[in-house]
Amino acid sequence: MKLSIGPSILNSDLSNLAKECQEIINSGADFLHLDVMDGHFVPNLTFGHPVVKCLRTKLPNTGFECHMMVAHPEKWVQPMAEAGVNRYIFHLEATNDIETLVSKIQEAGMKVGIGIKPNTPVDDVIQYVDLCDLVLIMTVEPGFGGQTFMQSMIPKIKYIRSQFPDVDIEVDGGVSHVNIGCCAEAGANVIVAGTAVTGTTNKLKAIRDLREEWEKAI
Ligand SMILES: O=C(CO)[C@@H](O)[C@H](O)COP(=O)(O)O
Ligand SMILES: [Fe+2]
Repeated sequence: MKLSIGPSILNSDLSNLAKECQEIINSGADFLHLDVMDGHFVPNLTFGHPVVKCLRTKLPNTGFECHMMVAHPEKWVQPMAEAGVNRYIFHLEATNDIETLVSKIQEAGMKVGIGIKPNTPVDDVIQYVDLCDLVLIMTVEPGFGGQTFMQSMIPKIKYIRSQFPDVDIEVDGGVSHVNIGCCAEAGANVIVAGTAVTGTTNKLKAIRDLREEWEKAI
């Protein structure tokens, strides 16, 4: 499967967000991973659709995916679609009506991603994978960038890939050139890297290193 790299902008210079995003794209990223947090589903607060809408005016052709770490993901589907989001990733743990939410996201014209936190068993999401375009495996406890990659999440990736050869599997949290190889071996093909990209002055090299390590491993 083709590798797609979408840096998280969570730990970038939020006072210069459009410039930071443009630099990330110019450095070879495939899309942007926008971490939306509401202070309820996770103990942190970031930004919402108004910021996404402004970013869209500055980056009209860039892929935007929103990682919705929010307690009511159904509430923000339409505003995010109108703001220009391409892929809407909600958390399994944040809704009790997956099918309705998936339909709402699709009717709004966005691709669908479903995410699970580290403590959520992979068996809880398996029944919904067929409904979605992407499965997000969190390799840190959601809420903050710069945390340590949880190697113990690798079996989840392997299991989903063994059941679904064609679905996009995304890994998010603590990914760097050091551990992207084991994500690749396990079957992940969509990589979120936050601090590994935004925490360096040489973003071009950081993204190139990620690609090289992924290629070596597959
Ligand atoms: O969703 C999250 C955190 O909750 C992630 O998208 C992180 O923001 C990725 O940043 P790094 O862990 O790669 O620094
Ligand atoms: Fe994220």
